[in-house]
Amino acid sequence: MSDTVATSPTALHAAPAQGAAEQPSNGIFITFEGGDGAGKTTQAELLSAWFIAQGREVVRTREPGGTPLGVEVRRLLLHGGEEIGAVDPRAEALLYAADRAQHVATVVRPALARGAIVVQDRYIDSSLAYQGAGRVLDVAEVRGLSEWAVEGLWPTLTVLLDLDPTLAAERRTARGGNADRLEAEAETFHRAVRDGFLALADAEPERYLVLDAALPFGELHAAIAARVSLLTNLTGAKQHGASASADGVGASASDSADGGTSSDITAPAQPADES
Ligand SMILES: Nc1ncnc2c1ncn2[C@@H]1O[C@H](COP(=O)(O)OP(=O)(O)OP(=O)(O)O)[C@@H](O)[C@H]1O
Ligand SMILES: Cc1cn([C@H]2C[C@H](O)[C@@H](COP(=O)(O)O)O2)c(=O)[nH]c1=O
Repeated sequence: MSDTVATSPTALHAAPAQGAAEQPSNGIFITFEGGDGAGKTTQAELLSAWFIAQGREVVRTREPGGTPLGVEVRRLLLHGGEEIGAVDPRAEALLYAADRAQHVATVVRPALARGAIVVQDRYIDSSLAYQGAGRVLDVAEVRGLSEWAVEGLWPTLTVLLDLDPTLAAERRTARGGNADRLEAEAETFHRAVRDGFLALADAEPERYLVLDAALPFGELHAAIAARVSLLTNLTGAKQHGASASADGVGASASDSADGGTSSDITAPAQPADES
């Protein structure tokens, strides 16, 4: 953990609340975390395709923006511009938590209850890293807010794609499009967020898989698939003939014939992120 963490290390290392690891069914909840442009969507799409190739039901989703309500919250949070003016850090934290509450209640829990695999970009850890370490809100309070919002649901596995913010910014530039409100934050903010994520992963090594996101696509996917294989062997999540998309983010059809663990994997097509 770096010295530049901008919040209380104690709070960042606080263990989840009692019962926070509760899973409502035999579904599997997998989240991807990391800085903006680290490669979360790329790897989430590859993992979804890997599951689909095995005949699993996948719900491919994200926060913010995994529900119709969330799409509006996302638009305001990331692209509100002059319409909303400066956003108070507590208001920001509450909006992310509201998006999360709706998403978990209407998309994630129902999917897990029927035995599906939820593959999601970002979850509570993003609030802890961005609103906690980044905005310097009390991390334990931010955690408590989200745990209340989702009634204690935590993922089985969280993949942290760790990338130097300078390289992440280069990737975003190469990807094209305008920077959103969070992406446009100063480099010091993005460094604090990165350190916040690493501190969270340090505190919960069983839940986290931390990978160097500078590695090639295929190597990252192989490492993720290897870790996930251990989970699926244990849980025996329900088989299903087709993929499901909860929110228009969409499950990718870019299956690889070998289950996606070869080293020549390239980036899957990305959904347009207009909001
Ligand atoms: N391992 C990799 N090596 C090189 N480039 C990569 C790698 N992974 C992703 N990229 C590229 O980096 C860019 C950002 O990737 P991606 O959109 O998956 O990141 P993200 O973490 O989901 O971003 P955001 O947080 O903004 O949603 C894309 O152009 C993608 O093709
Ligand atoms: C869930 C969540 C997200 N954020 C930030 C992180 C990103 O800058 C944006 C989401 O954009 P992405 O293209 O989907 O990565 O929102 C946050 O600050 N707090 C959160 O809880």
